[in-house]
Amino acid sequence: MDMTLRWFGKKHDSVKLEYIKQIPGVTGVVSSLHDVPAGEPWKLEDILELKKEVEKAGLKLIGIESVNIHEDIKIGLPSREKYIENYKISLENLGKADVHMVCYNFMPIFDWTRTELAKQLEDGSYVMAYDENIIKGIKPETMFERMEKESGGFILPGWEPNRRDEIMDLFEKYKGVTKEKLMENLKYFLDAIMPVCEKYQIKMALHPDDPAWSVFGLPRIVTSEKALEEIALLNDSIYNGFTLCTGSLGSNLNNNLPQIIRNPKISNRIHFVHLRNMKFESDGVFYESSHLSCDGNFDMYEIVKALYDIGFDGVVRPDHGRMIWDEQARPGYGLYDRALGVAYLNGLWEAIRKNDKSNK
Ligand SMILES: O=C(O)[C@@H](O)[C@@H](O)[C@H](O)[C@H](O)CO
Ligand SMILES: [Fe+2]
Repeated sequence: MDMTLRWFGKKHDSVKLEYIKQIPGVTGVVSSLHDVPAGEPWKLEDILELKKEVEKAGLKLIGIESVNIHEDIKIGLPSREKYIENYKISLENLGKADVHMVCYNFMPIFDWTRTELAKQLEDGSYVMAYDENIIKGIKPETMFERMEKESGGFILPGWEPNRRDEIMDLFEKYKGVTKEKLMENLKYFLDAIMPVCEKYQIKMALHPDDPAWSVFGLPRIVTSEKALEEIALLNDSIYNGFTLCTGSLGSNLNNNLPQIIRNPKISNRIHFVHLRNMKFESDGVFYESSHLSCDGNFDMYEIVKALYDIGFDGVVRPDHGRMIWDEQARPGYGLYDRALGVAYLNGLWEAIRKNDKSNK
């Protein structure tokens, strides 16, 4: 199991690689070429430059989060052919650069959605929060103000300010795209890229929708255990896999995370894991707590135990942390609380491993 941290690159991240290297038990990072727009092919030289920068700090570039999917692929427009060909070029170049895990999502228009990026807890730390009642009452374009106001100047995935103008046009294009259509378009995409994934042994790790339900009336399909089972069947290659993100799937308390991990139709397709905890005030109203079980609704021991029991040997990272000790960083991606998360998660893993009787 590779414990990693997400790193947005020196232009987009306040956290230095040298600091990540000093976190005990971290072997590498997952990163991306954030300046390449969705749909454009990734150049081998740019991938190698990123890899070299990471390796210079004594870390491995263990995976990519993400090579984003152009909206035309998700909508299923004829122009998807060009963007799928470009995606295959990106995958080939990643394979040539010896990178073998790609996290991506198939959410229409937006990536994760929150209503507050800096909610203060009574201990003075700041967390990201979501309130479905607020979302129901606002228009997507006003979301841009909210996200931009609280983002601390960082560009948030899917909420890039330059996307505001195209948003309304995209809502038009998504009219008539049902969940079934989106699932069909995902299959079309997977069938097209799998030969490249097989050739270069690239594990695709589809990230669940966050939150795990439709927002602003847009369809969402990666939302539950049943959905993951259905998606695994879209293409039976082992490279058609998942990112098991506890905070995304867990946003719906009906999703039993240890059960999903142990589901034999899913477990061997889990290539990447995001571990974080959440504290619910009511259904659809939550904030992102520290990683500790006692601070949130999830039993992190049971989640990590389930990963251990299925023999998980992929890539793990702590997911969104709180902002603590006056750190100024990208919401969810400060150094300090994610480092605390790594220490806790590695501790759980070691205790489970040493308590494993069959290991004696
Ligand atoms: O919540 C996060 O910050 C990440 O888990 C997602 O933005 C994830 O990187 C994308 O959805 C994957 O494409
Ligand atoms: Fe995640």
